[in-house]
Amino acid sequence: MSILPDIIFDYENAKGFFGPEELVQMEEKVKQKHKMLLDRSGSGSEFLGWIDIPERYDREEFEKIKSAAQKIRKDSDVLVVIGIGGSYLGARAAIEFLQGRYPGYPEVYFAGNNLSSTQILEIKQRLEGRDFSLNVISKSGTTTEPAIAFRFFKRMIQEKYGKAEASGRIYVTTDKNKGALKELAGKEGYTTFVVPDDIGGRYSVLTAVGLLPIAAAGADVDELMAGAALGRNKFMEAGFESNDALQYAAVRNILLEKGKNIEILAGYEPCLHYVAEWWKQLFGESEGKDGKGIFPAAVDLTSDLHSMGQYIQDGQRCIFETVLDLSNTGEEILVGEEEDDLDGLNYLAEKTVDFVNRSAMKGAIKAHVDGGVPNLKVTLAARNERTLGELFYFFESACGVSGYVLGVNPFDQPGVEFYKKNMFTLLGKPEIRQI
Ligand SMILES: O=P(O)(O)OC[C@H]1O[C@](O)(CO)[C@@H](O)[C@@H]1O
Repeated sequence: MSILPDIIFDYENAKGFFGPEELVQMEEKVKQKHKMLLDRSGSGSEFLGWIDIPERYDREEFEKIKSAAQKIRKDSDVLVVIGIGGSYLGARAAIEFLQGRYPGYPEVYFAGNNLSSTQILEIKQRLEGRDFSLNVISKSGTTTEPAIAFRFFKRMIQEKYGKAEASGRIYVTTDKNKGALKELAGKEGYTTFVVPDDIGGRYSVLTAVGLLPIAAAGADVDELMAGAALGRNKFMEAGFESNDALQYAAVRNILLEKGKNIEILAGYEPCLHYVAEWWKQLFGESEGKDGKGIFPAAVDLTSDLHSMGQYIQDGQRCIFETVLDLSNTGEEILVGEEEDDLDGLNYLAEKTVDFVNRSAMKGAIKAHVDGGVPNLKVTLAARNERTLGELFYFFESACGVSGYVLGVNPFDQPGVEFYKKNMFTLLGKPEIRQI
């Protein structure tokens, strides 16, 4: 019996939108940019630590992560993860993708990813009477959203447990040597984990940034890293013909040249929602600069076929769609049979809900392609850590190469500073006032 690879990229349903010679031309460019990534000769090369992380991760830190996760599982009903952007999306993607598989483990709440006081209060209410720990994650240590949430929940945990016990329940993931959080952790004796210097936030899911919350939620981080190592092998070593990440990078850039400047990531399982949110930051921050880039959007299907389906089918023809196909959910829920068959569903009796979902997916793909929306597909063999590790690596490597093809530095994010500057001016931040 042949075993399905964990990730398969398929662009059969996009081939009608470009000629073979265009792929040949793009292949050359992609190979060149891939080499640039591997040689570390492109822009942003000081942030390429993610390339080797699945093999060369710090084993000592990894064991420390696993024991901290074990302690959290023993002494906490809830782990509050405080972080924004790349400092929470990878963990949330993994935990929600794998959700439901780990009954009995602490719940994980995410805070500090907005400035909503109602959300802070909701989390506070949900923590009443429950044991909890905090994992505050910020490379800079000074990002406003997580810093405000951390002030709030730090006070709450100290009031509940007293300062000394609270210190044993606060886990800080930040820069190795410097920054506000590092300093505070040293002063208060918090356990610290490292965001490596050479890995940017959106590429950091396979460091302590993602691994501690993921392990605390009960997932197998060894398997996650093993999946990523498979990805490292496949997407960094293989030539174009057998390299799905390079092919994905090539096809999306060809489509962009044809005016398809919006990519919609479409998942047919709710557990993929935050994988798409993570992907949006990865591609949005990496490619959207210098007036360039494909706008990354996402839909949850079939739900959004009843809201965004009209636009995808029939709106401006500037989009292409990438379906995330979780081909084997392993669930066998049957559509029941009813005597009076008022809703006319008896023709589906004894068919699985999965079968209906897959038929909807096939039908929507065909309709969208017929309507002028090229379709790409990334098939995931299973809902497990190994597949997810490979998926993370697939998108990261495709994104690095794709950004270089586009002609941008895929590893910086200067545009993010502009809103911060305006906000700080409005808030009267001291050093801003002096400018
Ligand atoms: O970990 P930090 O420094 O709090 O930054 C969080 C996020 O903010 C950004 O720097 C800008 O939004 C992202 O790149 C990053 O993922």
